[in-house]
Parts: sequence; C-alpha cells; structure tokens
Amino acid sequence: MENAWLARWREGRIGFHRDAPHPALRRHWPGLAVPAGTKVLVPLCGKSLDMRWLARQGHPVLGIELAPEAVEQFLAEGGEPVSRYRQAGFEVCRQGSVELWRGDVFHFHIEQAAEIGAFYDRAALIALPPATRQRYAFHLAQLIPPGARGLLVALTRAPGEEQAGPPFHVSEAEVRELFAPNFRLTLLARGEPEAGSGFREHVWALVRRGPLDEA
Ligand SMILES: C[S@@+](CC[C@H](N)C(=O)[O-])C[C@H]1O[C@@H](n2cnc3c(N)ncnc32)[C@H](O)[C@@H]1O
Repeated sequence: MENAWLARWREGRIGFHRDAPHPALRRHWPGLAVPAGTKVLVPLCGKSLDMRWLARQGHPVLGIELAPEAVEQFLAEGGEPVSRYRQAGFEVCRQGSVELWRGDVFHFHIEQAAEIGAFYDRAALIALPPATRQRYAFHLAQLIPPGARGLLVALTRAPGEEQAGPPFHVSEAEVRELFAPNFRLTLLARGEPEAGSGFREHVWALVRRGPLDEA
C-alpha cells in the first residue's frame, strides 16, 4: 500500500506546512545552546522553513523526507543552485547548507549520521502511527550521539478526538515513555488549543543520555 503521505503531497493536502519558521523553534532553540556549526538532523522534514531558519543560525541541516514533491518544492522556493547525488539508496539534494535526503527515515543509518550533533522534530513523531512511534524513538536514539540536544514539538488532540489522525494525538505520558530510556526530557511549553482544530502543540527539550547517564 502506498504511504498516505505521498498521496497527501501529490494532492497538495499539506495543512501542516507553515509559511514562516515555527514560533516554538525561534523561541526555544537558543536556550538549547547548540553551538553554531553543529549539524542538525530534521527527520520527516517536509519543506519546512524551519530548516532555513536553522541554517541562518549557522547550522548545517540534514533533512530526511519521503515525498519528492516536498523536496522539489523546498528547493524551488529556495531559488539557489542545487547539487544532487545518490548515497546509501537516498537521493541527496544540497542547497546552500541544507541537504535533503529523499527516502524513508528508517533506511537512514548511523554510518550516514556521523556529523550530526543536534535534532529538531516538529510534526515528525506525531505523523507516525502508534506502533511506528516506538521504532522512531529508538531509531532517533541510534542516530544521535550522547550529549546531543534537540527540540521536539508534539501535539495533542481535543478530548474525544484522540483516536483520529494523522496528525496523531501523542500524550505527554507517551512522549516520556518513548524517549525517557535514551533521553533526558524537559517539557518547555504547553501550547494553547488551536481555534477550530483543538490541536495543542507541546514543546520538549531532549538530551541524548550517555552510557553512564542513569534514567
Ligand atoms: C506532518 S508532516 C511534517 C513536515 C515538517 N516537519 C513540518 O513541520 O512541516 C510529516 C512529513 O513526514 C514525511 N514522512 C512520513 N513518513 C516518512 C518516512 N518514513 N520517512 C521520511 N519522511 C516521512 C511526510 O511526507 C511529511 O512530509
């Protein structure tokens, strides 16, 4: 069966896309104190302008995205020259200091992740169905070195709507359960319910634990 996200991109059903960098990124990224020059992994990146914002803060960015439309639209909207090559089964497109790896995030492995030192997940975890979220949290932990930090913007749905999705309702308890084995978590902010949808975004800071860093 075709991944439902590919159909969404083909049909232009991308209500999740924002036409400006996410306020939570602008507000909370500086507090993580990730040094400029640190490469930031952006899993399930879509064509998010958050990647350009991160690049402007001096970070090389590595986005991973399944949908060719997302990648091509991002590059076209950037308007800068693009270089393309294939690596490890991915089509990699580089524009300025942003590289987009087109393919399945679960096929992206540690050998390709050598330089990554931080991450940013907005609407990646919550794009995945329950069983896949466990796999994602574990996979992310494999790609991120001890001490690396990241921001996670998750989402809850209005009471009574929790079974719908995507985007999926992911409670605070589930975020803790998924990530606590490998990350230290701090809930930074609980957003207000969005008018109409009732979606609430929650912002978390995560730090990858080292082997001696007890839960
Ligand atoms: C809810 S959107 C969020 C996009 C982006 N983070 C943003 O904030 O606009 C989720 C994205 O994940 C992509 N996606 C879904 N499954 C994926 C997978 N297994 N590997 C890579 N990308 C995937 C979809 O195509 C979609 O663009």
